[in-house]
This record gives sequence, C-alpha cells and structure tokens, in this order.
Amino acid sequence: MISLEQHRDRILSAVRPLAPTSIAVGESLGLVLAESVVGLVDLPGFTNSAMDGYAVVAADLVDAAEDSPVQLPVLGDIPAGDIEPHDLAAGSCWRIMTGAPLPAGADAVVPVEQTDGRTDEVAIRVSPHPGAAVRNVGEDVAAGDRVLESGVRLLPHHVAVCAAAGVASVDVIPAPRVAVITTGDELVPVGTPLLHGQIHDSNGPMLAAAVRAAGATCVEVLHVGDRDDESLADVVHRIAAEVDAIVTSGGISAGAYEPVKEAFAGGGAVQFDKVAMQPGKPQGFGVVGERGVPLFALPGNPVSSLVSFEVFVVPALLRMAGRSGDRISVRAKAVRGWRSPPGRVQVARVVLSHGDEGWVVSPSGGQGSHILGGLAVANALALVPAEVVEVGQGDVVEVHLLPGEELPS
Ligand SMILES: Nc1nc2c(c(=O)[nH]1)N[C@H]1C(S)=C(S)[C@@H](COP(=O)(O)OP(=O)(O)OC[C@H]3O[C@@H](n4cnc5c(N)ncnc54)[C@H](O)[C@@H]3O)O[C@H]1N2
Ligand code: MOO
Repeated sequence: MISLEQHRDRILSAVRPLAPTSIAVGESLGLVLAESVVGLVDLPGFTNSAMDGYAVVAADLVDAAEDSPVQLPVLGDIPAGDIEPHDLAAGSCWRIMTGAPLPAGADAVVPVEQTDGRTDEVAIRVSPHPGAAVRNVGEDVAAGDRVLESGVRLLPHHVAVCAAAGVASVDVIPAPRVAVITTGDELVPVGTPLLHGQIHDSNGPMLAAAVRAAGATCVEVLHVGDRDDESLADVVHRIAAEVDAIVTSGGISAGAYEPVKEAFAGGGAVQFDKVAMQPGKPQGFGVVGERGVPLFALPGNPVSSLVSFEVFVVPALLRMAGRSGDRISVRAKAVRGWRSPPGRVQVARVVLSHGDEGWVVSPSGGQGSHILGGLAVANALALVPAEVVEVGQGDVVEVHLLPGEELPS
C-alpha cells in the first residue's frame, strides 16, 4: 500500500506544462499566458470626450455661471466614430458625444446637463477647467507598454486590455485535451433501456464534466467493452497520438475481468497500486504512447472515480495547463461526527456551509463508493488523516470543494 501523497507525487513528477501555442484572444479565457503581452496601440488612441456635451475652449467660459450663461455658436456634431478631422475656433463649440475625438483647439468638454442642450447656439452655465471631461491620448496605456505579465491566467478583464490594445492573439499554455474511456460490459449509455444486470454508464458523463470543470477540454468519451473489435490497448495507443491525457474508469481491481489492468499487464507503462485512501484504493498511472501521454486509471465505483479525479487528476491537469495548482481548501468544524477507516485517508463526502461559528461540515448521506444520491447532495470532500478513526462532533477537518463547486455563502 502506498500513501495518497506518494501516488500524487509520482503523478506530478511525470507531468509537465504543455507546449505554448498562439490563440485568438477571444478564445483565451482561463488559459495561462506563456509570454507577456505588449500593447500595440495607445489607449486612448486619440484624445476624446468623456461625456456627451460640448467641446469648448475653457478660456471662452471663464465668466459662465448658473445665473449668467455664456452663449456659443455650435459648429456641428461630432458623434463617436466620426473619423473626419475638425477644428474648433475660439468663441464657438462642437456638440460632441462620449468617445468622439476632440476637435483640434478644444481643451474641455461641458456635459449636456450643464447647458440648454441646443444645437445651433448653446447656453453654457459652467466654467470648466482646461482638461475637464477630456481623455488624453495614451494616458491609460502607451503603445509598447507591457500590459500583462507571463503567467497570468486570462480572465475577462485581461481579455479586455489585450483586445483594446490591438493584441489579436496571445501565446498561452493550451487547455489539456483529455479522452475519457469507460470499461465494463455491464454499462449501457444513458437513454438506453436497461436489461437485468446492466447499468447506465454514469462515469463517462461525470468524468467528462469533471474534465471541463477543471478547465480542460474533453475531446472524446469512449466505452470499450470486452467484446469490442478494437482492444483497449489499441484504443489507448490510437488516441494517445491525439490527446494530452487519458482517463479510464473501472477494470483495475482484483477480479477476473479487469480490462485496464490486463491491457497493461507486464508492460510496465502503467503501474497499478493500492493507495491508502477510501474511497479510491485501486489506482493506476503511467505514461503511454510515443508522446508520453499520462494515463490515469481510476477505479470504477462512481464515488471512487470522482474522488480519485479530484485528488489525482485535477492537480495534474492544472500543472499541464501551467496553473499553480492551489486549490480552495478550508478548515471546517464537524457538526456531526462520523467514523473513518484505520490506516487510510478518508475522503468523506460532506456538505460544507457557513454558519455563525464559521465553516461547518456534516457527512452527506451514505459513504459507500456506489452511493450517488449522497454524492449529489455533497458539495465538498473532507480529508481525514489515516491515523484518525473517528471524527468527533466539533473536530476540525480539512475540506476541498468538489470539482466545479463554489464556496457557499
Ligand atoms: N476482491 C476485491 N474486490 C474489490 C476490491 C478489492 O480490493 N478486492 N476493491 C474494491 C474497490 S475499493 C473498488 S473502488 C472497486 C474498483 O473496481 P474496478 O476499478 O475494477 O471497477 P469495476 O470492477 O469495473 O467497477 C466497480 C463498480 O463500479 C461500477 N462501474 C464501473 N464503471 C462504471 C461506469 N462507467 N458508470 C457507472 N458505474 C460504473 C461497476 O458496475 C461496479 O459496480 O473494486 C472493489 N472490489
Ligand atoms: O476504494 Mo474503493 O474506491 O473503496 O470503493
């Protein structure tokens, strides 16, 4: 038996960040920058108005006040998007909209609310400072400025500065492309009527969703049965040429029909271990194919499969995507106690909530490896150390969110 940490360390030492690639900035959400980003244009690109109003020469309005408005002739309109050059002679003004280029000679904008709003000659009731409501060229970002550092994970606000600064594509570490393979002759796709002895394949859709929740791309979900024409080893060999990681479910424990174990028996590419955890005792991991693609052989019991995904596959996918791998983890007080197996880290399904005393957890229903109803109402996993055989009421446990879950309010 090896420890959870030993198995995870072996996995993490075998996976590397993927080779960077260039991607359209609009497709970059969640990916990590492999190169810093330099703006290609000034922001703003031209001096423009911050308000809908009138572009003026501030000196023309020094005497303007609420009870003594100054009248100025309006030379015309400058809407946003107007690309004609305009000049402003002293003693006149242009009606101008937010984002429109300031006419040459203007040095301030008076918001329409501080005027009578007319379009031929306007009465202005305030005396603006030079520069009022004016956004100057380059005051935000100058062309050539570094706007984002390498290593930043691109979120909407990062996408905005890239696009505004004229950067159409960015160099990123791509999202890992993952294939999921389920095994077991008892499985039929959901939507198919069940014969006695058959069950719906729930790990396929669950693991595909878990891949996506981890920010990776699930490129295919396959089922390989014992009687299929193409053997599991051949399927793995074929898809290892196309994907960055393979996740299999089932077929790795001690029985007579263990297709994943048998596919790699003797070859040594995938090593099978008993890990001191519950659920998730049987585990396999190795690198396969000419490109050295990591293969995670997860147990078939649905809860074991998801727990194994969270504990072993998610950290590996994050590392492959160049992400730090830091997970949201909180310490929470048990409001109800439960038992834990001796000598194995228990990964208990729990409901995490926030009460008057801070974070609290209670076990979510039955803890068997096949209990999907209890899994569905859980939002987190509590990691109970191997030496603990009972979590008492009031004890504090370390809790991780289930894939895709958010911290409850
Ligand atoms: N004699 C022993 N038997 C078992 C041991 C053991 O140590 N000695 N370990 C148990 C543990 S712990 C686990 S976990 C399971 C793991 O078994 P496998 O990984 O080989 O998985 P299977 O036998 O294929 O399936 C187990 C269970 O899960 C159901 N299953 C499988 N795939 C799916 C799927 N895609 N969707 C839904 N459900 C699935 C399958 O029908 C079985 O009920 O082994 C124990 N046995
Ligand atoms: O470890 Mo199995 O994963 O207990 O059900």
